Order: sequence, then C-alpha cells, then structure tokens
Amino acid sequence: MEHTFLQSVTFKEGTLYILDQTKLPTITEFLEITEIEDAWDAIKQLKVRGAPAIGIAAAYGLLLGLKNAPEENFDSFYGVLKENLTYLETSRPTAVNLFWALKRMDERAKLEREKPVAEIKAALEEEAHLIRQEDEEVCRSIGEHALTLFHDGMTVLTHCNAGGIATAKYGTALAPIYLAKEKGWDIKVYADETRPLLQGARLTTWELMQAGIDVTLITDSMAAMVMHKGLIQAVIVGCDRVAANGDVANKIGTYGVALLAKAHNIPFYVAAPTPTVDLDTKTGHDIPIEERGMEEITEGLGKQTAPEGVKVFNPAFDVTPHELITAIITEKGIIKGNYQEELPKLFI
Ligand SMILES: CSC[C@@H](O)[C@@H](O)C(=O)COP(=O)(O)O
Repeated sequence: MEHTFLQSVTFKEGTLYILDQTKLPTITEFLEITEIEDAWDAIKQLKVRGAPAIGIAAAYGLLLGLKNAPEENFDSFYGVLKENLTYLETSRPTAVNLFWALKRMDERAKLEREKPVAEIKAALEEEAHLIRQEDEEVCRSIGEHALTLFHDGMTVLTHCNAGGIATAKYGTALAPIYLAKEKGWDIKVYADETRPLLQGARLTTWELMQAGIDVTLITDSMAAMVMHKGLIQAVIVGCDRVAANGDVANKIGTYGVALLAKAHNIPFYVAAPTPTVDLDTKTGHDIPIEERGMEEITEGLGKQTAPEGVKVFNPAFDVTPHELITAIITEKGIIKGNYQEELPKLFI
C-alpha cells in the first residue's frame, strides 16, 4: 500500500503553503506565504529545502511577485518578472533546480508573449504546477530504477534528507525505500544525523518512521564504524547539482561518506533528477558552494557549543568526485561511470 505523503510545497488561490522544515520533527506547521520576500526567506532559512522542493518553491514564489505586475503590455510585465527572477536566484546558490525552475518560468513567459498579460500570468501558474507535478513522476521513476539495484533484506545508509519533503513526493534517494515498502520488502536504513543542521536526524528519521520504515539514527562520525562492521550494503544520497563530468554536490559530509564507502567496497549511489544535472557546469570545481552563518555550528543545537569569537568555516555542501560514484540514478535510467559521455544523452 502506498504511504500517504505530506506535501511540503503547494500553491492554491494565490497562497504558497510550505511545510516549515525548521520546526520538524516536533512541530508540523504550514506557512501561508503571499509575498515573494517571504518565499525568498523560506528558501534562504531552509524552511523549504532539498533541491527539487527549492525549485518548486521558487516557481511559485515568482507568481507571488507577479501578482501586482503591470498588465498594460508585455515589456513592462516582463521587466518585473526579470527583477523578481533575479531576486529569487539570490536565495541559495548550489541547488541548480532553483535556476532551472526559474529559467523554465522565464521561457514560458516569453513563449506566451503575444497573449494578454492576464493570460500569461495564468500560463505561468500552470507552468509552476507542471514543475511540481513532473517532479512527482520523476521521483517515482528514480525510485523504480534504483530499486533494480536493491534487494529485499538489505540495509542502506543515507546522508541528509532526500526524501518526500525535499521533493513533490517520494524523494529521490528515499524513493526506492518507499517503493520497496510498497512491495513488502524489508529494507533497513541508517540515517547520518548530518551536522550542522541535522536534516538526517530531524527529517529523514521522522519521514521514514511515519512510513513505518526501519530507520536507525547515527552521528556522522559513526558511519565508518557501521560500514566496518558490515552493516551497510549500499549508500544512496540525493544531490544539488551534477556537473558535466559526473562530479556531484550534495550536503556537507557526503564526500566523506563516499570515501568511506569506497574504502569498504560498498556501492555509492547518487539519485539525481535530470533538472539537477547541469551540463553548463564542467566539473565539481565549478559548482558554487554555499557558505552559511557560523551560528549554525556554534549555536546550532540551541546552546552555545564553541567559545565566543572562534573562527568558523561552514560550507553547506561538498563535492564528491565522479570516481567515487558507482552510479547516478536518474528518472531516465541508471548511469554507471563514463558520465561525461552518458549525461548529455539524458537531454536528447
Ligand atoms: C532530493 S533533495 C537532494 C539534496 O538537495 C539534499 O540531499 C541536500 O543536500 C539538501 O540540502 P539542504 O541544505 O537541506 O537544502
């Protein structure tokens, strides 16, 4: 039986509803957002997070910025659209889905340019809903492909949260776990807590427990030990951007997990919808890595855990080189190595 997923990002009658992921796991609260600035803030503050969900929220956020846009002619309307689009692009730099979704909205506006502005606005709302709807289908398809690499009774490790709430539905890395459950398979999950913002501890465990999936929480520093003990048969993670050579940016700590998997001869899989694949970014070195405030590390657990004035480095993502990736699982199929040649075929 299919699990009932909470929808983390929806839009109805001019209001953007966002499940506030900063309040989980203790409070399940939906924000009702009607202004583009609040949509920007929700993305920046990780109230909505996870690459696909960020893209969806940005597309809906753009609609909010257009509600009072001039309707006399296309050019003045389009000027406001461009301003809002550029503004939303500044919310977070790493997940390419944000830029992809906004580009898609931009292209739809240009396509409809001969129509009255009221109709263009309606078309843009349709486009944002399409982005959301397609993500649901894409995630299910990633899950189906990933499941061919899994078997009943196995235990997998994941990092961060690439689950249902990070997407329209199912998640990317967690999609096969949900589909396995539908099939009646027994797949166990170890979830890294994922310092500093604890997406694994707060979100992945919460999601999987709600679906009745066997999940065990570990701190990031325990991953080596559980692998060494032979408890893990595969690692699967999501990602924020795949470069043309197959290097992948994902939540800080992912690179370390990939190195550990290699050392223990455990396959390391990356689940990536094609909107996360960015052929314009040549290698991992070219992926912009977000740096966040030092308080996430010094006071992240609600109390001061480091001396006042300490120097802090807080990159939110790292890059896993393609050599460490056993396969990239997309909605169009599984790519095993030779990424430079295989990734462009996704777009044919
Ligand atoms: C399907 S979500 C994939 C990635 O976006 C996810 O693994 C991740 O790193 C999220 O980081 P976050 O900073 O929580 O937005």
